[in-house]
Amino acid sequence: MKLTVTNLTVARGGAPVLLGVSFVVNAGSALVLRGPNGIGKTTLLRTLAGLQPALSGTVNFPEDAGAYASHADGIKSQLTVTENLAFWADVHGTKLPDTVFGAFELDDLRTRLAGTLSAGQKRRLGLARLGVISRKVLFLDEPTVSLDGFSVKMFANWLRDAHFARGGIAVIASHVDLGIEAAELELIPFKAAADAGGGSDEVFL
Ligand SMILES: Nc1ncnc2c1ncn2[C@@H]1O[C@H](COP(=O)(O)OP(=O)(O)OP(=O)(O)O)[C@@H](O)[C@H]1O
Repeated sequence: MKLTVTNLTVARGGAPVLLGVSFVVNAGSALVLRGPNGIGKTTLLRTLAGLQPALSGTVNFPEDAGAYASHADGIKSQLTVTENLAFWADVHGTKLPDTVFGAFELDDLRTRLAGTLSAGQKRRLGLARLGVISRKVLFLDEPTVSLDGFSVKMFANWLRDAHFARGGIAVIASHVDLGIEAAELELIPFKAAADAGGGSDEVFL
């Protein structure tokens, strides 16, 4: 299994943001996207995950293998931590693995209403979703936002020991060094010429 991206041009508000991006990520490895704020990391990740169309080019990975995780945690605040994870397990037609609580430091928070969690605890719960749904190709947008150093390590360990060890792939936009072995892709060379139009993509506002 691998992720193959060929000559991909991605857009926001109809205007190209990054032009002609190509790379391959093999099973068991990661690619970290680098570049300043606004270069198009989120736009590229969303396009790779199939959440928005590319202007041109192709993205190839096995069907139904992808999962996207963004800054927004997608947590249901009226449900407990366990109920949130059980919900995602249900949606994906899978069992809730008990190991996920330990892997994401949620053991002591099982019965807490998600709405009462701290920002970092919510982030851990959002990331724990990835441990429940078992998708092989992860598109991660700033996964460590709000996490302290200990939790960053915890997530890096999960990626290494649970995800990459089983042949998983991750494309990660991160301003923080996750401490994992990964290839890097600097996006500045792919930057499209400045857009004078100022178009807006209402659906993503
Ligand atoms: N809804 C939108 N409509 C039009 N343009 C947008 C929209 N959202 C973002 N943009 C623009 O598209 C470009 C790429 O934004 P994107 O969010 O992909 O960057 P990023 O590299 O992820 O930034 P950051 O590091 O700040 O998260 C930016 O210039 C941004 O201003």
